[in-house]
Amino acid sequence: QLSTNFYSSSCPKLFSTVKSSVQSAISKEARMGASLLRLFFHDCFVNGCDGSVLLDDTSSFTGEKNANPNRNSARGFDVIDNIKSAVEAACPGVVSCADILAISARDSVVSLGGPTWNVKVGRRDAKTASQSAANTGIPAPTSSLSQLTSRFSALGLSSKDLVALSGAHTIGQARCTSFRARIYNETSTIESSFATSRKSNCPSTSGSGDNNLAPLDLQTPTSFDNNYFKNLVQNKGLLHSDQQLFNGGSTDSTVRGYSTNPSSFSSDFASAMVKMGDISPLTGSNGEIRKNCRKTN
Ligand code: HEM
Ligand SMILES: [Ca+2]
Ligand SMILES: [Ca+2]
Repeated sequence: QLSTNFYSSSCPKLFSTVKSSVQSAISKEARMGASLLRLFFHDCFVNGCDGSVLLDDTSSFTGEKNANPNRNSARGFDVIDNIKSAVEAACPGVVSCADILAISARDSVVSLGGPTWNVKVGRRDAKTASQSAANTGIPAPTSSLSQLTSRFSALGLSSKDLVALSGAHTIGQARCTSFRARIYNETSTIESSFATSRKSNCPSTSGSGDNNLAPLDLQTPTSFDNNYFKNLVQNKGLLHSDQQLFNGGSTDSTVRGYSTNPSSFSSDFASAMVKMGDISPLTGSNGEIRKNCRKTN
């Protein structure tokens, strides 16, 4: 039921409004593009693309923001609030927060030099969220290739989609706690000078420097290019889950292909983003159009 023209008469300025807000946020901080892209992923992998990730915890409601994959990590909620305000000013009560996430993800990729695609819209917002579904549904950086493929497959995403979507790690940052075990313990699958350089800002002791950041793509963390795949073929994936995609298994050939053919990565990434955006949307009379993305109406 999603379509690109869902709001064409009810909110004709939607796409231009989101685009200018995203561009202004990224001009202040390039990393915000990565953070907005990741928010959309963390929404879609937990009960579908329904804006669930945006709901704040309250004394009587536990949402997803403090689930393990999100706590001290997911960011950009203030930017989504600003975009929602701008959209509400143009067309009050019409556009869902779930759709704002989907459009912001695309505009972020484009702003950082990546491919574009037509964003389907018409999603409605959930009245619920699930911390436990976020804990189990969003893959951990310790995941094996088979764990990754099985989670993606459960959502209708192929192993090619897995590799293409993981290419999102061509932008953004990770905390020491997400890659410590890899740089200290995985000597056989990590390039040694890369491990050494990452150790300088990520102490081996758990609890010290946990939130220190390193770029997921060591060369171009604010450009949406195919450099992530070039890193993987050199055993310079930062996360265990990244290097799993190129570790002698079934996805090696796809990684190798993307590392030498940026246009195939671009087109497969765009298609996979559309597929991810199709995961279990709320439509028709299900859900609601939230006034404030942080709470139900
Ligand atoms: C394949 C399974 C995936 C795993 C295990 C994974 C895991 C992670 C982890 C651990 C981080 C760093 C978080 C931190 O340390 O605070 C991260 C960051 C990020 N992830 Fe993923 N991710 C996966 C797939 C994806 C997908 C499909 C996308 C989007 C399409 C994505 C987009 C991002 C972005 C852009 C960042 C950087 C965010 C920022 O700088 O704020 N990831 N991911
Ligand atoms: Ca969701
Ligand atoms: Ca890059």
